[in-house]
Amino acid sequence: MTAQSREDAEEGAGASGRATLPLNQQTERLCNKTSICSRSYFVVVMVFFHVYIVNVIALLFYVHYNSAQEDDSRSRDTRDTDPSNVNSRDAPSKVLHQRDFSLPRIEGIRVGHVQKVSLTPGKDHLMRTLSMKPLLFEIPEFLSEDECQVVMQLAHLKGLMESQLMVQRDHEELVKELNLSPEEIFNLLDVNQDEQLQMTEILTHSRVRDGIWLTPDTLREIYAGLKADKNGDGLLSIEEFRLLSSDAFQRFLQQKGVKKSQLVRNSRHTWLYQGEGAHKVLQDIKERVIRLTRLPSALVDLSEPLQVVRYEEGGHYHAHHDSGPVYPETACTHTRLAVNTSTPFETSCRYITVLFYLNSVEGGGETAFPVADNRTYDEVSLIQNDVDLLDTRKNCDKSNLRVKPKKGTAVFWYNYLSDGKGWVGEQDEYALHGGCVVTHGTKWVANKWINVDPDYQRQTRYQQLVSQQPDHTDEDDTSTVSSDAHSSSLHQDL
Ligand SMILES: O=C(O)CCC(=O)C(=O)O
Ligand SMILES: [Fe+2]
Repeated sequence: MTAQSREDAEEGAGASGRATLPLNQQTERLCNKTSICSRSYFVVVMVFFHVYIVNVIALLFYVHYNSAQEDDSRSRDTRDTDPSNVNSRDAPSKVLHQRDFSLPRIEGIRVGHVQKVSLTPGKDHLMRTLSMKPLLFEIPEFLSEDECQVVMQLAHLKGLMESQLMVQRDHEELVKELNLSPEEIFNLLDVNQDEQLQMTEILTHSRVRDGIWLTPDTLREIYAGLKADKNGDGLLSIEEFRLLSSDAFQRFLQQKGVKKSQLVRNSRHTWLYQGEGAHKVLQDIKERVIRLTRLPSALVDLSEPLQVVRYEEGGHYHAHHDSGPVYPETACTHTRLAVNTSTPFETSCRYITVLFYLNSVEGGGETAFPVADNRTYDEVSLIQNDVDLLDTRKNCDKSNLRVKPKKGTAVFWYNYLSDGKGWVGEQDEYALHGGCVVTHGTKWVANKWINVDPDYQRQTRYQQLVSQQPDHTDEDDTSTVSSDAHSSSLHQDL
């Protein structure tokens, strides 16, 4: 201590270049001035020193204890998610009954990060992070060329149906159900309350009308056809808005005829069962999905079958969410009947989407993520100056991220955030995506959706119920309930 003070004193003097005093006088002065040589100073320093050492030791213990716990839970996760260890018949209730069960979520680290994944024995796949918002990955060669062929052929054999019927009367029915007057609708749409409706105000809140995708051009056409916008300024007063009543709108569209390109979605699709007794290729794909997502096989077994989609030249799917938002009054399609809820709304609850490209498309057909990794999400700014970012026929080039279809590649993403407690949280708004228009050739994709109810209790009850069925397979009614929120005829289809 004294030696150190002395050195410091020497150094200090040297540095300032002042005339130096004898060393013992310097030390004395310093000790007198700052009293750093006093006994109490020494005691204080020693106390701090000991507290510091005790803290460091405590920290080391903490780190050691925590990592042991993590290892333990990781090995428990692996046991739960290892397909070979989970008996699909009784696993659902077993797995979800542990309240400490956490839904695995793969880490993205950062965009461009590549990690090895073991999906098939003897072969490693590389998985690249494409975006963090949503958490989105790409795995080239997930399917072999032969597997892609088999899936397309099986879908052909099964028969594909139009993904969207030409005209749906959903809007009219909803308005009737909600019992809203034109004035009330006008008020709801008039976001800036200037007593006139700009086109963006209409499009932001009502982009789809009777299954038709509304664009500024279609709106202008409808205004002109119904002579609604008398002065042609693109703005509607309440009087003008009344002329757009549901019936007039519907009649106008029927007269004009609706082209497929005006629909939200222009494709054909079918569903392929992947459970016991299904084609080996389909079962293998399911097993690989289980390994990829690290989810308990029971969850994947009880999810929707594989959806195979074919787009012809000119086909598209405007940007959408595969899952609905989480509201208390909304039930999930897949658990709704099983848990017998009486909530007024129903939505698809698809925790994960795995999208497989079954062919390489000659032109167009990319999967677009308009707002991936945006700093913020703002619904209103999705349409600006006639540019609608959700329109995959026109504005795919303005999307933040586009994935080019390549035969055998899979992409997968999470449609929900985590709730921070190991279960499903809020819908991830950044997971907005769509299929860009196919400009040359055809496009084949398949979707594997993994259904999880954000309400943990509902999911548990559903799984319990299914496991109590005498001979449940994913062909049974309980699981086909989950198949497609958009296709009510699915029961017969499977
Ligand atoms: O075709 C694509 O690229 C996307 C398909 C899609 O989003 C869907 O089928 O839900
Ligand atoms: Fe989708």
